[in-house]
Amino acid sequence: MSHNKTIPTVKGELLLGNLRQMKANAFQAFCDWQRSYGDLVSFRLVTRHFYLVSHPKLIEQALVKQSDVFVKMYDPKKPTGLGLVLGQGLLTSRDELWQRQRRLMQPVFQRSNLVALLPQIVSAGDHLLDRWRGLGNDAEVNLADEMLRVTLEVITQTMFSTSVLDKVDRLAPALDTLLRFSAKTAMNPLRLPLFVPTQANRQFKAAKALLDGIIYEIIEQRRNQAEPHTDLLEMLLNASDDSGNKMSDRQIRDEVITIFTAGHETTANVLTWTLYLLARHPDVLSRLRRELEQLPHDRMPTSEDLQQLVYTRAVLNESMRLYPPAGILMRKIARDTEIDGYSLKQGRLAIFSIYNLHHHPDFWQQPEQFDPERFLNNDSRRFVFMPFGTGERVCIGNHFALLESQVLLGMMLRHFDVQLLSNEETEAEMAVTIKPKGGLPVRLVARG
Ligand code: HEM
Repeated sequence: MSHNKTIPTVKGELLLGNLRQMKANAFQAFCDWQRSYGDLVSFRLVTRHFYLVSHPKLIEQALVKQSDVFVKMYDPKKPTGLGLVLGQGLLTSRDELWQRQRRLMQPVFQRSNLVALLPQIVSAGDHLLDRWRGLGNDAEVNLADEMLRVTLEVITQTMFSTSVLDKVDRLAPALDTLLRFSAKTAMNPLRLPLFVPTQANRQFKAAKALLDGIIYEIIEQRRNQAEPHTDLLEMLLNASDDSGNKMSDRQIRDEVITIFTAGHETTANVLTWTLYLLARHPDVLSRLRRELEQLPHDRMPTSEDLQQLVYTRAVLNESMRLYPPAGILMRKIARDTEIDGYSLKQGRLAIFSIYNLHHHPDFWQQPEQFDPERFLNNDSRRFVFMPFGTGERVCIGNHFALLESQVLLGMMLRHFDVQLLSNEETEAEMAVTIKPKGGLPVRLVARG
C-alpha cells in the first residue's frame, strides 16, 4: 500500500479557511470543489479540518470496510448539531447502544410489518386531496409546503394514530425551530455554548422543553391505555431485545423524535422534486400514470400491488438521484487511517457527498438529464447510487419512504395535474435536506 498520494486542499482565507464559501452556499461549494480539485479534497472551517469524499470506491472503503473508523460524531456528553435535538436516537447514537437499538427496531421497519400502516398513509393522502379540492379550481400553492404538510400528517398518524393530533400541532413548529438551530450550528465552530443566553439559545431551550413535555405526556398516556393501537409508537413500546428488555421513556423519546425528523422532510422533498420533474417531462408522466392506474381504486393496495410498480420506482429513483434528499453523510475519523492510498488523520470530519456521487460524469451518462429508463436495467449501482446511505447505518426507513411515496404519488396523480407556475429551472438549496430554493409554486388542476 502506498501512503504518498496527496490530498488537494481547497484555497481559503488565512483565519477563517473556507467558512465564508460554506456559509454562502455549502451545497454549491461542495460541487465546485469536487469539480476543481477532485474526488477527495480537504478543507478547513477556522480550526476544524474536513475531507470531502465524492467517489464510490472511497465511500465503500470508508463506510463499509472501515465503519469502525468512520464513526458518527455525536458525543452524548457534549451534544452538538442534530445530537442536541435527537439525543441518542438511532441516527445519532453509536457503538453498543446503537447496535442494540438497531436490532430492536429493525423488525418494526420491515416491509411486511409496515403494510399495517397503509390505511393511515391513505387517510393522510385523502385529507390532502380534500384540502386541494376545497381550495377551488386551479388553486395556486407552494408544493414544497403541501408535501411537508402531508408527510407530517403521515408520520404523525403512523406514529401516534389520531389520538393526539391536538398535541402534535404544537410539536411540529417546536421541532422545526430545533432543527433549524441544529443545522445552523452544526458545522460552525464559532457557535456560543447553550448556557450563554443569546436569543437563539433561549429559543432553542424553550422549544426543546415544549417538545419533550409533549412527547413524554403522549408516552405516559399510551402506557396507561389498555386498548391496542396499530402505530409506530405501540410497536416501539412493545419492541424488546433478546433478554426481553424494552426501551426506557427517554430512549422512546429519542427514537420518536428521530423518526419524526428523519422520516418526513426527506420524503416531502422526494415527492416535491418528483412532481416538479414530471411536470417538466410529460412523456414520463403519461407512462407513469398508465402504470399507477393499475393500482386498485376500490380497496387498499397490498404489498404485492406496490411491488408491481417497476416504472414508478424507476421514476422515484431517478428523482432521488438528481435531488438526493440527504445530500451528504458525515463521519468523524476515529484513528489515523488510509483509503485508496490516501492517509486520513484522526479527529477530522469526513463528508461523503451523495449529491456529487449521483452527478458524477464518470458513472452516469448525461448526469444532469432526467431519465428514469436508466433504472430499468439490472446494472449494479452499489456505492454510485445511495440516497439512503450505505453500510450498517443505511436508512432504516427506506421501505417506509418508498411505500409512502408510491401511495401518495398514485393518489395525487390520479386526481390532479400539477402545473409549474414558472418555466425557469428551479434551483436546489441544501438546508438539512436538498430542497427547492424558495419553495415550488404550482397550479393544481383537478382531473375529470
Ligand atoms: C426518501 C426518504 C428518505 C431518505 C432519502 C433517507 C435517507 C437517509 C440516509 C442517507 C440515512 C443515513 C444517514 C447516515 O449514514 O449518516 C438515513 C438514516 C436513517 N433514516 Fe432515513 N431517509 C428517508 C426516509 C426515512 C423515513 C421515512 C424514516 C422513518 C420513518 C427514516 C429513518 C431513518 C433513521 C432512524 C436513520 C438512522 C439509521 C441508523 O443510523 O441506524 N428515514 N436516512
